[in-house]
Amino acid sequence: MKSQRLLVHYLRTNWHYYAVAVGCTMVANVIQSYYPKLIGNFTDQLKLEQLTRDLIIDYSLLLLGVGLGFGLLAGIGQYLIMRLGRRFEYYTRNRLFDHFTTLGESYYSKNGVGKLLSYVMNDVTAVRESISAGVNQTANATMLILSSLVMMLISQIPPLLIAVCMLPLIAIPFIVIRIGPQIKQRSRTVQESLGLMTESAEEQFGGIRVTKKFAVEPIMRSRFGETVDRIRDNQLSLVRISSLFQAIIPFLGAISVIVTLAFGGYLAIQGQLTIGQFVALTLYVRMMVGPLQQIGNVINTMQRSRASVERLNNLLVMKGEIQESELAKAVALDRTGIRIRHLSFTYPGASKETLHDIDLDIEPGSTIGIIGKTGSGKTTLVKLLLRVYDPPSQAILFGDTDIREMTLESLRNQIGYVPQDGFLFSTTIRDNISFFRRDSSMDKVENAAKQAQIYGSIVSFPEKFETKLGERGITLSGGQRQRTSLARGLIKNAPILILDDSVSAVDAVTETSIIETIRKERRGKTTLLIAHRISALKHADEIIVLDEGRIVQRGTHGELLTVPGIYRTLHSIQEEGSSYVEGKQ
Ligand SMILES: Nc1ncnc2c1ncn2[C@@H]1O[C@H](COP(=O)(O)OP(=O)(O)OP(=O)(O)O)[C@@H](O)[C@H]1O
Repeated sequence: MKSQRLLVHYLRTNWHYYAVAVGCTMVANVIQSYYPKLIGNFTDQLKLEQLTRDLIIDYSLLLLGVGLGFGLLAGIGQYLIMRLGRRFEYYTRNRLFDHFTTLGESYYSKNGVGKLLSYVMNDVTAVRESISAGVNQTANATMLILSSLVMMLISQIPPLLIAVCMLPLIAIPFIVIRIGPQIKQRSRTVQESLGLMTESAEEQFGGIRVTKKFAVEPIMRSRFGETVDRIRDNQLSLVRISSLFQAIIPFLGAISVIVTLAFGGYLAIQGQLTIGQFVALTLYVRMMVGPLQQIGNVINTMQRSRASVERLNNLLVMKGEIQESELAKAVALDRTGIRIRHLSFTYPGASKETLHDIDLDIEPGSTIGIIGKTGSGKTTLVKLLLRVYDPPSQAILFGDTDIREMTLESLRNQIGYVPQDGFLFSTTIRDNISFFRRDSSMDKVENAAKQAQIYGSIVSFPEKFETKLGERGITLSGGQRQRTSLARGLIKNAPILILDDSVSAVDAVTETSIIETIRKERRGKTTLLIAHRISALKHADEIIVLDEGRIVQRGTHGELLTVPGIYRTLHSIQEEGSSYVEGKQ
């Protein structure tokens, strides 16, 4: 894969802006290269006592013209190039964000938030710096060096003298070739360790409440300290090699000036070089140290950003694992049953099967309860019904249509899903509840809140539905958060509703009331209730019991109580618990 794809595309689509910018920079440098020649001519005329008042004014005006011309054009060129760099940043960040939305759950389960942030922040910035500095300084340096060489020849400075003075500078490309790859490698290590640190910081901030409750701050500090130490070591290693690189180039520049003074001074004494030519040559050699250093810098930043470009390109070609078939069709789910046939599933990269040979018919309008120990595969089944992962072909059918032949939009738009840990955004409660239906009227929002039994709590807040939630809804209790997320699922009023342990954090009385409301409101619509508590699903038309990825029992609540098995055991444990509580009251 070509690592330059992202850059090439951007440079190609903006080539005319770059052409103007580079054009301005180049002309500016041609003008600039005229300056030593002018000083040289001035020196000669001074030496020959040919200077007049008018000539001094002419030279001053010419120098002013050189200064203004260079300043103006170089300024415009630099502005355009920097602006293009910033636009690249904006364009790439948007593109990355769009791309992130196409990637599936398995990508996110393998890559932490810190790593994703590092792409969006560090890598994009590194590439932007390299193209801004790269284009600007390359145009600057090459043009200044070329036009200086031409001007020296026009000024009739002996070519041999020019060649000898330039000799020490020729070593620069070799040094760059030798040190460049090492800089690249060390820079990649730094970027990776920065990614790890951001990831670690994100996790630590996310879990800070747990850390504090368990008083394990020293452990967390030492864990974070390790990532910071790694960054310091990697950065110091990069700084060492970069500093060596940055020091050698000016040193070679200084040697050049010494050679110029020695050889040029000797020729001047011999009368083969005028004082003006000597002055101009010294100025040209001094003038070329800067551009040569710039070339070094450019190569340095290019080396550093190459790893970032590679990472961004690799990310941008990555495809989400769920791809819609070209022949995918929209299917209305309101009167459609779901058929699950011999469904077995293994997570990508996992060695063990999570679901084994699941067979289930869900009639339209029915309520199905799913119960089972933690890790038995309940959520996995739901993920497959939402096609977060691809089930095998013909294993899940909506009516007669294989889930893999449906458009993702028609599938996901018609299923309301309320996960156990419903993430709430840092916005108002109203926006959170109407998340899937942005245009929902206030009545609908309030109604959903009432169904989820959260209305009373919301109106007790001073700003009611306009109450802003902090990150992950920290102003709400666990149960309130869960019910807000439930309201968000209920407002969709979807043909199929899946509640994945969505009332686990509420008390038994509220749970009963929520379930009762849902039963009433969803009459005639399909509902899947996943729960650990039998009380939440005992009214279901059919209850299935999952154990280690298999359906081990199925039937109504009454039927399941008549046979020995997990369900009856769970029932007796939970009933005992509740009768013990009742007995205590
Ligand atoms: N992304 C994943 N990659 C690999 N294995 C996974 C992944 N997600 C879940 N699993 C595994 O699949 C099994 C079933 O998990 P699942 O979340 O479906 O259980 P569950 O019945 O919903 O549990 P709980 O009641 O605790 O929510 C578990 O062993 C879990 O470790």
